[in-house]
Amino acid sequence: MFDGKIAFIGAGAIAEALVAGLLKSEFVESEQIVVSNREDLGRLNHLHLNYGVLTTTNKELAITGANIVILAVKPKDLTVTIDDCKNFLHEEQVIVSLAAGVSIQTIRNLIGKDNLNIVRAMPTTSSFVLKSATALSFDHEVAFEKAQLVEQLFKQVGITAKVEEEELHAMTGLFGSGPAYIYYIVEQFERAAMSLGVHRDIAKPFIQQTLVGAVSMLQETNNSPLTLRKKVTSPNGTTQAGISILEDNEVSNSFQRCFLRATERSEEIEIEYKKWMKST
Ligand SMILES: NC(=O)C1=CN([C@@H]2O[C@H](COP(=O)(O)OP(=O)(O)OC[C@H]3O[C@@H](n4cnc5c(N)ncnc54)[C@H](OP(=O)(O)O)[C@@H]3O)[C@@H](O)[C@H]2O)C=CC1
Ligand SMILES: O=C(O)[C@@H]1CCC=N1
Repeated sequence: MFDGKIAFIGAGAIAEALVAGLLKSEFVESEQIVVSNREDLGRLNHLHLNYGVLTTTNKELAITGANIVILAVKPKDLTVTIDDCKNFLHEEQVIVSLAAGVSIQTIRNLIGKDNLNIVRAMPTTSSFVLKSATALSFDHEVAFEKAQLVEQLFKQVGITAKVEEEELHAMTGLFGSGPAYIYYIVEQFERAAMSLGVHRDIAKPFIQQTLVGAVSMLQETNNSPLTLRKKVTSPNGTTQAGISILEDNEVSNSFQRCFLRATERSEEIEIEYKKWMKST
C-alpha cells in the first residue's frame, strides 16, 4: 500500500488501464489518484464516476502534492503538456513518462531543471486486468528509493523488466503494442467464424478459450511453441492445410516486418523530437 498521491497527466486509454489496475490491486485508494487532461470533461467525468478518482483540467492542482507524476499523453502532445507542467515539477517527485519514443534526455531538456527523477515506462492496456508486461528504464539520476517505488507500482499491474533506454524501442514495438496484434488475430477468428456459420455465442467463448488454453500450455509445460504447434498438426490434416496458406502468404515475414516497423516508428519519434529540439 502506497500512502502518497499519484497524478496522471492524460486521461486516455493507458491512464484508465493503470488507474483501474492500481485500484484493483489495492496499491492505492481512489482519493490518492488525480487524473488530468486538456479539455475532455466527459472523459474526466467517466473516470470520476467509475473509479472515484479526483479529476481536474488544472495541472497545478493535479501535480501539487503528488509524489508520482505519470505523463500519459501522446508523444505529439508531450511538449505542450510539459510546458504547462514544468513549473510544478520538482526533485522530490518521480516523473514517469509513458510516451513512446521520447527519450529521458528530451524530457529533461523540456522540463529544464536539474536533479529530476525521470523514468520511462512502457506498460500495456492489460494493466486493467493486472496482466501488463511493463518495460522500465531509469535515468541515472533517479534516487534508489524512487526507482523502487516506480517498480513496485508497475509490479501491482503485472510483470516488469528493467531495460536500457535504447532497448525500449523494441520493447514498445513488440510488447507495448503487443495486445493490439493479439486482438487483430482475434478479429480474424471472429470474421472467419461468422462467414463459416459458427454462432457468435459459441465463437466468442471458443476463441477466448483457444487463446487462454494456448497461453496456459506455454506457461505450464516446458514445451516450445514449435513443439506445441507440432502436437496439433497431424500429417496431411486440417492444421497443416491451414498453416500452408499462412506460409504461402509469407505471414511469418509479415509478422517480422510488423514488429520491426513498430520498433522503427519508436526510433523515428525519438529522432523527430531530437531534430525539433535542436531547431527551437
Ligand atoms: N494505449 C496504449 O496501449 C499505450 C500507450 N502508451 C503511451 O501512453 C501515451 C498515451 O496513450 P493513450 O492513453 O493511448 O492516448 P489517448 O489518446 O487515449 O489519451 C491521451 C490523453 O492525453 C490528454 N492530453 C492531450 N494533450 C494534453 C495536454 N496538453 N494536457 C493534458 N492532457 C492532454 C488527452 O486529453 P484530451 O482528450 O482532453 O485532449 C487524453 O486524455 C502515449 O504517449 C503512448 O505512447 C504507452 C503504453 C501503452
Ligand atoms: O501505439 C502506440 O504508439 C502506443 C505505444 C505502445 C502502444 N500504444
